[in-house]
Amino acid sequence: MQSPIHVTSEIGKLKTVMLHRPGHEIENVYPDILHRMLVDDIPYLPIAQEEHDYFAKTLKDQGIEVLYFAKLAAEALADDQVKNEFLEKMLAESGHAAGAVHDALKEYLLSMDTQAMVDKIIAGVRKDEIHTKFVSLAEMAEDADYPFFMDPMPNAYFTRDPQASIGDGITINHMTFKARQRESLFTEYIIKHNPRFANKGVHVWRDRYHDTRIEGGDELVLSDHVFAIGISQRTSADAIMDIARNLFKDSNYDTVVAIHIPHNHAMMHLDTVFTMINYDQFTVHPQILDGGKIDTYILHPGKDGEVEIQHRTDLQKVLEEVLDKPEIDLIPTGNGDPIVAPREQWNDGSNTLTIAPGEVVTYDRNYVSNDLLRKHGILVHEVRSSELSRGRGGPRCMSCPIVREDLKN
Ligand SMILES: NC(=[NH2+])NCCC[C@H](N)C(=O)O
Repeated sequence: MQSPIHVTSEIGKLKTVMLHRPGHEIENVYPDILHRMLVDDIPYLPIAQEEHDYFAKTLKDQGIEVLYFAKLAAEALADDQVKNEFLEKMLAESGHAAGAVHDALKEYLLSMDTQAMVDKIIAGVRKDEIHTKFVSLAEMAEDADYPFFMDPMPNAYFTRDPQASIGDGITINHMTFKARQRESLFTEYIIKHNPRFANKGVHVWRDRYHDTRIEGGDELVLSDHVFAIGISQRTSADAIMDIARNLFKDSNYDTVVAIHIPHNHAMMHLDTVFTMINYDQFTVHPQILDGGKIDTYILHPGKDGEVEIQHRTDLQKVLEEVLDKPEIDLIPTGNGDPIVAPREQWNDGSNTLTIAPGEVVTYDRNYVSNDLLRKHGILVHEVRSSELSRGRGGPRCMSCPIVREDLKN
């Protein structure tokens, strides 16, 4: 049986992708919680939605099937028992395992139809939306000024991160910060209960019930046997060892390239500084390379289920070796200029979504990087980015490939 998930490269023709159209969660962000919500500013929702619709249309116009995360989630919860079980978990992970607030939230959420319930959970539930007679001491004494019973999920439109498709399977991620951890509970239910995915042989390479952290922005499928991953603010070395062991044991993957990037907010994931755009072409933010060097580790299966590790520093050579290419073209964000490069990287100039070999979707604002890509022979589809970019993610972050065509060679 053909798995409903099939991604054996970063660049094979994109057939099906999962997006999330930003909703009211964006309007539940206010200055006091910006930092904790992992955003630097508040997008203006109507324009963010217009921009997102334009992004979706750009993909559809290329014949790509667009699935929506919240719709898949609602479909997964069609059965009352499944919905109840999901809600209990979601409430517990939102800090309400039992008690009066739990009961009131549950009653409130169950009073809605399933799609409205899913949208509401993503948007967040304010305290003034529900009525409880009994509140806890913590609620009265410690949290009285806090407006939410359930926090909004303003990063839900970055569908790249809660999960990642690899081969015929998926990782369902234990994400780093509380602000995003509940997002992957939706993924778990989509894979287990949405008819498109349920009982269709989707291999879960790693589920979300782990202590070590991993996010999809760090996970890059370079080929049908080479997987690259960032050692970053969001993905730890221990999680990488775990996923490497699982892939080596059960899949076609025999090489994991782990790249150590700076641990900061501007470069939170590998895909904010490095993406694959063609068989032998990549974009890279020049600031992560120190004279072309960066700490890189090549992992291979060793004896008795162990993992062999080699330390390297020349990224270009590593890529030539693992992809078996005579030459790799590393295209610098912002043409390597000391001001333009960090400026365009900040607004995701390195975060390209490749929709076919040599064909990408990028933000229009990064015009220096876009012109350079064209000079290197890449076909660039630009999308609008004034509001979407305020969430600190670009076209690759906003998309989760579900099916790509296999590469011919
Ligand atoms: N794949 C990515 N680079 N995603 C970007 C996510 C941005 C989001 N504000 C976060 O901090 O989580």
